[in-house]
Amino acid sequence: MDGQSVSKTNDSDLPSDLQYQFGFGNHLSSEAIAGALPRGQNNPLICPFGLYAEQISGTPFTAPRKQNQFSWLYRIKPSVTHEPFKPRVPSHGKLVSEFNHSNSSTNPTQLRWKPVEIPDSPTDFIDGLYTVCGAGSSFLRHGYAIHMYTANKSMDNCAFCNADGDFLIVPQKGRLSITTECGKLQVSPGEIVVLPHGFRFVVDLPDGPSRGYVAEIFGAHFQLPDLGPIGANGLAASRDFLVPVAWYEECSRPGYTIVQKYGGELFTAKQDFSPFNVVAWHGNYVPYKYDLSKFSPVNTVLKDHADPSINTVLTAPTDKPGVALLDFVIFPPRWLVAEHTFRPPYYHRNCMSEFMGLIYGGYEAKADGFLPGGASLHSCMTPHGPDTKTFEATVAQGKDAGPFRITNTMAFMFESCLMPRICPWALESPSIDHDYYQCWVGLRSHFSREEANDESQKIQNGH
Ligand SMILES: O=C(O)Cc1cc(O)ccc1O
Ligand SMILES: [Fe+2]
Repeated sequence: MDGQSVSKTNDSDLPSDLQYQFGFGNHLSSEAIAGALPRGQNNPLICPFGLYAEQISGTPFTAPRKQNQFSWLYRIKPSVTHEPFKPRVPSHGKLVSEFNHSNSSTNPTQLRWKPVEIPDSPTDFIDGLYTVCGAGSSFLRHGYAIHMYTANKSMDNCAFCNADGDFLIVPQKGRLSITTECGKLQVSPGEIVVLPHGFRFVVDLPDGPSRGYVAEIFGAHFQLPDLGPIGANGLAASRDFLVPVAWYEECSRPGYTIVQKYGGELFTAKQDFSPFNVVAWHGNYVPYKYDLSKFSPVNTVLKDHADPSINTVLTAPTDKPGVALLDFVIFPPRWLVAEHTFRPPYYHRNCMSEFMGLIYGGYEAKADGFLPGGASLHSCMTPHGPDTKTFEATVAQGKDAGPFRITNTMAFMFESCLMPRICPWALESPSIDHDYYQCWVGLRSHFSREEANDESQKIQNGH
């Protein structure tokens, strides 16, 4: 959608700094003061209003035009105006961006976590963020990390910058008010936000206690999945992705700290002004949010179970066609109508690894134990599927299952071709569900060799 004209959502209920522009991958522009964007060129000798021009590159300069992502920011002072980066004290210790024997282990067991309690002690988004699992390396620009966060206080006099990868944040409890260099985003549970590699941002918590999930990808960006035979419409529509409008503050901020995550370690640099001093910007490398209720699910209307890829919201590709570094897939409310079909997710083993979370309600494959704010991990080729209760209930209902609307549910999956290593604090967490395997132990054999032989005989005899 490169080069399209700029459109605002123009939602009169929203304050002017919370208006949004829209469109996935658009080249957008925004001015907090009319005339702040240079006309006809990016880098004039003197920019309008004496602003500094600064580019942020989300892809190499030489990336093919179709994939090239960059933005020009026109700011009061350039980002470089800060003291040297120093290792943060106290260091963080629970963030990983290069998975190896020293910081994580392998484990093919089905894993499940109960929701983690939100701490009472003051904890902001940075301190409340911890890596659960991942693979690859931010240094090598290939891989991902899955984090979760629990926090109860807004970030204070500091901004976060992730030099390792893009964050896709899935809030599960509590809104996030996020200030970015491109402007502000208000993100509620049921919405997601993508904060691309390198942008500085602050997370405020207007509701206090907050919890959620984060997928971080190294060396790739999210894109909308191809629709193939589905046609032009369906799944997530480009126009439902919302991008902020320019917002800036001009004030002295003594002791302001930039906290930079670089190779999984945190570094801090002091400056005496707010990094949110961008008066105008244009480009296609931007933070954005998306309301999952806007998703238009497509599925079987007669029989059998479509693979969950049918519910892909965003995908981060690898160089191999159809092989995702990380897919973000949702399981939203929808109609189940398939006839003579086992409707819940099938039993399976997957060459991809599946991390799942639940934003609200229940999940169709698990009658018990998978709770909002909890998580599960079924790694490469680890068998999984509906628990015993779900299987028995589905079979008991049998052919009488008419069209049925599954409601009050929003589960999601981060699915990756890379096999995750798991961090020790996640394995040792009091939230881990040691009894998870038991949800399948009760699955009985319904097979009788005698009955099968009799049936088979009848079939062969043409009955
Ligand atoms: O494992 C899961 O619950 C996710 C999932 C859902 C589905 O409908 C089909 C396959 C699949 O992996
Ligand atoms: Fe699965």
